[in-house]
Amino acid sequence: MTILIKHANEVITLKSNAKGPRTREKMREIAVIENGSVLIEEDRIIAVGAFEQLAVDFPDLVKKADTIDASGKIVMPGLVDCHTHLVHGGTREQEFNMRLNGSTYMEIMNAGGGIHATTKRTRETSFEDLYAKSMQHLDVFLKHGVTTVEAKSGYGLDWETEKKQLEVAKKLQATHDVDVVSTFMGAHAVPRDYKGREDVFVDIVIHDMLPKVAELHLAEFNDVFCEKGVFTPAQSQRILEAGKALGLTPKIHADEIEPYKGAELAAKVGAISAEHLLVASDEGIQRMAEAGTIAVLLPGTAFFLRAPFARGRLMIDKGVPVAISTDFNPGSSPTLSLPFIMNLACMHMGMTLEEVLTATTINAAYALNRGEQIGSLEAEKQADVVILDVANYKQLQYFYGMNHTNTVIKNGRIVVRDGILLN
Ligand SMILES: N=CN[C@@H](CCC(=O)O)C(=O)O
Ligand SMILES: [Zn+2]
Repeated sequence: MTILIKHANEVITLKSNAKGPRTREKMREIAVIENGSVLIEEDRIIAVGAFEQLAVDFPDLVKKADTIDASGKIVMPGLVDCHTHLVHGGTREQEFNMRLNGSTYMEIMNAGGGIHATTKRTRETSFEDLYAKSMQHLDVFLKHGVTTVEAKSGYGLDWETEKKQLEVAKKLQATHDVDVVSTFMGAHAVPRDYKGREDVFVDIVIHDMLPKVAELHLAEFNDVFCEKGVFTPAQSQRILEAGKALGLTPKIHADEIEPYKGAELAAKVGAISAEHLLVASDEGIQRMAEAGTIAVLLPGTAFFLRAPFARGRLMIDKGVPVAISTDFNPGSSPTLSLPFIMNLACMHMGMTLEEVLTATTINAAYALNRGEQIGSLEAEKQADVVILDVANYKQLQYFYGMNHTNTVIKNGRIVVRDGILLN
């Protein structure tokens, strides 16, 4: 199939000569083409530019293309949601109510709720039901312009259920239009029956689960919740190094609730990203900048937990590449709206409109090791493209709390038209 998107008010290309994730002022260079067009053939972008130029350079393709008139609209790369807990059983609205009445996230978790509650529900839920539920979630992501999603396990905390979650993610990747990238997170919490024997559980993750994840090719990344009362920096380091030796790239939930030198650890182990970072130290931010560790910031979690927001502005100014994600999960961020999260990043983390676009496209793609394939509109890249019903990119955050997605093209195929999901 050949598609020509014609005469968009703005095409936000995110094209750059810079290699790797964008930092500092490069995060504000989003390379806008006014009155721009995009030519797509099969699953690839052929060219981006003025229609007149494309007609000269690719006359045959332009002639045979199905044309989409994007005048009055903007075009940008499909959004990349690089941190989610997509596959899980149940919901936790009763805990939300408890928090509104004064309980804290960690109190609820230590009393057997939180991650433990979802672990129980995920263990009880069948593969088929987890798959069906996650398919629906991916549909909603797609309708919001998200074309790639990371999915973490970590609501099993036993091999049987971790494997079930990872296999659901694998089937989602094979069957849903959204690309699903898998992360193993067996060290998401210490199971209740290992209380006081935390190192025994760490050994199970290292010696039992991780080798099976690698052998069965069930994940690309290995993540750990490094937090006071969950896994210590030393335990986290052991788990991440063990994964690395098996070919799994480290990620880390770091400095979310209490400062715990998680950012420093991320830099030390060469993690591709450190995620959350609400209370990351100055030293940790400096180390991340030096190591090139991507900060995956999750403002929805700060919003929903009524916690302080991560210091996104400072991180960018210090040279840390920043990505933004929903953290979709049933406890601390039950939203599938990445556009809303982008707005929070502007309003509460001091990020600019341009930085937020970079953080949810090219930098998020790099946080999933896919920066060379997706995240910008450039010749040869995968044709993941979104058309939005706004006159310019500044309106995306100005008209906040709304879904402006009009059309989504995934791998060169139109999958959402006029906001409606096509089958
Ligand atoms: N903080 C740890 N993990 C998830 C929350 C999991 C849950 O509460 O179910 C997060 O990234 O926010
Ligand atoms: Zn998370």
